Amino acid sequence: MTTQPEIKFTQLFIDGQFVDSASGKKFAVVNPSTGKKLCEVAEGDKADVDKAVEAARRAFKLGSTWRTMDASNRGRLICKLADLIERDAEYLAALETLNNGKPLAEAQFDMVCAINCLRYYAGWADKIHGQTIPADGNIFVVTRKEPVGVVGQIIPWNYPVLMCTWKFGPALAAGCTVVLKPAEQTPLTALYLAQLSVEAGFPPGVINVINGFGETAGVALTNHQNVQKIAFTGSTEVGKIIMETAAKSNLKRVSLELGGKSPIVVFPDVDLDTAVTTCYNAIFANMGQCCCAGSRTFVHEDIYDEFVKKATAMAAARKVGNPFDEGVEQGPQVSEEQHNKILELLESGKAQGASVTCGGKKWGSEGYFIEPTVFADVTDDMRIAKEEIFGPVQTILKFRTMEELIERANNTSYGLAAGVLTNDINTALTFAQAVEAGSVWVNCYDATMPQTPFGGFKMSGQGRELGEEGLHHYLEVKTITIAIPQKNS
Ligand SMILES: NC(=O)C1=CN([C@@H]2O[C@H](COP(=O)(O)OP(=O)(O)OC[C@H]3O[C@@H](n4cnc5c(N)ncnc54)[C@H](O)[C@@H]3O)[C@@H](O)[C@H]2O)C=CC1
Ligand SMILES: O=C(O)C(=O)C[C@H](O)[C@H](O)CO
Repeated sequence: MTTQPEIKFTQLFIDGQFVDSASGKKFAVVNPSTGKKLCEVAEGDKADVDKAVEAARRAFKLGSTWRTMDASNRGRLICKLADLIERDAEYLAALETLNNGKPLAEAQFDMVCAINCLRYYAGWADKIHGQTIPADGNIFVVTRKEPVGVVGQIIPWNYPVLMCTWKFGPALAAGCTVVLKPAEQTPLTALYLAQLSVEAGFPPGVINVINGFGETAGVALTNHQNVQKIAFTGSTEVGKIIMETAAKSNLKRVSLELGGKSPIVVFPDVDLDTAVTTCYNAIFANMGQCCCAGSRTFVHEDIYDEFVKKATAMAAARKVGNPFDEGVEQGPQVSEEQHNKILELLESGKAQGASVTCGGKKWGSEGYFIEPTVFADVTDDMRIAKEEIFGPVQTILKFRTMEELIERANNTSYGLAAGVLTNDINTALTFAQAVEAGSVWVNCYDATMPQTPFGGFKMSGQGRELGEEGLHHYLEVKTITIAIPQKNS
């Protein structure tokens, strides 16, 4: 694969076809490795969202090809889409790396995770069962789980293909039709997936993709009277806006996967090198652009100094550079905006008294690269210990007792994930049961599988994605009660 894959699709995808935006407007897509324009893509806004929602409504009408399709055939279509992603994985990974900046090896792994997610939900399509209920009285009661209808799906830029499949999988398995808005920074792979949906055989209108900005296309989707549900992954700030807009429009259902400031805690009974590696991967993966990144590293005082020394050495050895180059472990941040946000937070850490043991600055002369950075002597009051940095920045805090640790780990408005490293089962379970987080990983981190529900407590979100729970938001439970002459148990 050449390092510059061909960019094949740059329009909007509505009703099974690629079209220009109604306004004719376009916007630039940037290569984060160079800061230079890659291409222009069609800029969708309200008029285009209206067209896409109308197409999705037609595809969802009673009697349509999609609505009369056997559930097992829906499953086969989802499987076919997974197979086509697998066939084109090398190209898709290269396109993802070009547009997002993540190292090619990480992009290739994302493709495997995306394929697995779709295959998991394909299996659910004809297994979404209702119940018969032995209710009181001369009645026969059954429940049906029916697709909620046209859903809007708004995704971020950190895992573009993976987030597409986390959204498409459950929605399509449930029988919904979708209008997906990729992040304006990274639309290219979502558009390629749209083309694959045609090749897979999805009826027109089942899947629609509208590139555009949050304040225009995103709001149009969230506000739309004919959209019955929004699934969103992104910032907590926007999550609040979406929830408010959804309520004020038509009280549409909302599921939110938002920000985090997840603790990963290290007890003194572990193998130190293993712990340092686990914590390193928990924060530096994907340039730190991960909602569940282990962004507060709590280390017991007995091993703190040795841990900092080893963590610093590991971060200093991290290979930064062209994400297409063999062996590169860290590419650029996704945008100038993210890059500058992180640099500002790095300066705040220095100003507030944290010790920079590694990195702390911009890397290189072009693109949006940040040096892998380690802060020691971090205290809970510092901005780098409270705010989501979303960058390759490890903050290491010291703790003494379990009680103090639980109090401090939970002292955040977020609650997405947590990690605990210990060889003592009581220590692990005491922390796991006390920490306010939707995912807790013991002696591992970000072991996020298609089968395992993922989502946040508190202001890290609403609802869960993945697993059986990930289907629930795309279904309505209907209770059908039938009068009968006589009850027989
Ligand atoms: N939970 C996660 O995985 C992510 C968290 N973040 C956090 O958010 C911070 C800001 O990053 P952004 O890219 O600005 O995230 P964002 O939340 O603004 O953007 C995410 C998606 O929401 C859309 N959007 C923005 N405003 C909207 C609105 N009013 N209505 C509907 N859709 C809207 C965007 O177009 C994009 O598709 C990051 O620094 C990070 O801390 C960002 C991306 C992913
Ligand atoms: O960062 C996000 O948006 C996530 O949803 C989490 C990642 O997808 C997950 O950790 C990948 O392993």
